[in-house]
Amino acid sequence: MPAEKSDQIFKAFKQLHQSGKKALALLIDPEKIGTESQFKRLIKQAYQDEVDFFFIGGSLLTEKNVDKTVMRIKEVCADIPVVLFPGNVIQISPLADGILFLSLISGRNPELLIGQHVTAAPLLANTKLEVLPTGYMLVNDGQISSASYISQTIPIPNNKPSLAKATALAGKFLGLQTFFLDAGSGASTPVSKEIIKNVKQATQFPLIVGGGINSVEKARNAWDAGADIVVLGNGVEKNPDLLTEVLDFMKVYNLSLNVN
Ligand SMILES: CC(C)=CCC/C(C)=C/CC/C(C)=C/CC/C(C)=C/COP(=O)(O)OP(=O)(O)O
Ligand SMILES: O=P(O)(O)OC[C@@H](O)CO
Ligand SMILES: [Mg+2]
Repeated sequence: MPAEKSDQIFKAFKQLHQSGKKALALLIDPEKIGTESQFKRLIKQAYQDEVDFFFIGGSLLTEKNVDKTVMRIKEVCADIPVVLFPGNVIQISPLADGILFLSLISGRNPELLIGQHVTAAPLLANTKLEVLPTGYMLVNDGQISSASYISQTIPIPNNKPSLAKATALAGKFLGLQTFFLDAGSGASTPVSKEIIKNVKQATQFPLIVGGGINSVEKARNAWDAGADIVVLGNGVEKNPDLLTEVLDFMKVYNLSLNVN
C-alpha cells in the first residue's frame, strides 16, 4: 500500500500565491556545508531569522549524504519544511518533508522530462514525501550553469518572455501546479522581471525564482515581478549575513503589503 501523503507544503505554496505574501527558501548543497559548527550556525541563523523552507540538492552530488543533511537540519529545527530539489533520482531522501518533482520543461532531454521520474515514482510512492509536480525552467543568456551543463539543455533566453510564457502555459496544461524559474546557480544575471511577470500571469500558480540572487535588491526585483518564493544558494554560501539581510527586508516588505 502506498504511504499516506500530506499536502501541507503545497497548501503553504498556494497560500503564498493567493495572499501575495513573500517567502524565502535557503538552498543547501550537501557538499558545500563547511564544518559541523559552521553548518549548525547557519541552520540556527535560518531558524532564528524565520526562513520559510530549506531546499536540498545539487546538479551533481558525488557523496551520498542527503539523508545526513536532512537529519542535521531537523536536529536544529524540526518545524521548517525541508524540500528536496533533486538533480537526479539518487538525491531522494525519505527523511525530508517533500520533493519538487521537477520536469525540465525548458529542455528537450527526455530523461529529465519523464525518465528520472519513472525511476523515482515507485520509490516515492512508498515514502511519506509530499510530491510537488513542478515545471522547472532554466532561463539564461548563454552562461553555462551546472544545471544546463548536466542536463545538456539550452536555457530559454532571458529576453524572450514569449518563449517562457508559452513553455509555462504548456506545463500548466499538462497539469503542473508549481513553476520554478532558475537562472542557474551563481548566474551573473538573474531571471528577468519581464519573464517572471509573464510566467506568473500565464500560470496563476505558485512561482519559485532562483539563480544569481545575491543581494536584497535582486530578491526584491523577483518578488516585485511576481515570485512567491525566492531561492538563495551561492550568495549565502559566500556570505551568511545575506540570509539575515534578505529575511529582514522580506518582513518589512510583507508588512508593507499588509498580508501578514
Ligand atoms: C524527478 C527527479 C527525482 C529527478 C529529475 C530532476 C530534474 C528534472 C533535474 C533537472 C536538471 C538539474 C540537473 C537540476 C539541478 C537543480 C539544482 C539542484 C541546482 C542547484 O545548484 P547547482 O547547480 O548544484 O549549483 P552549484 O554548481 O553552485 O553547486
Ligand atoms: O546558488 P544560486 O545562484 O543562489 O542559485 C540557487 C538555485 O536557484 C540554483 O539552482
Ligand atoms: Mg551544487
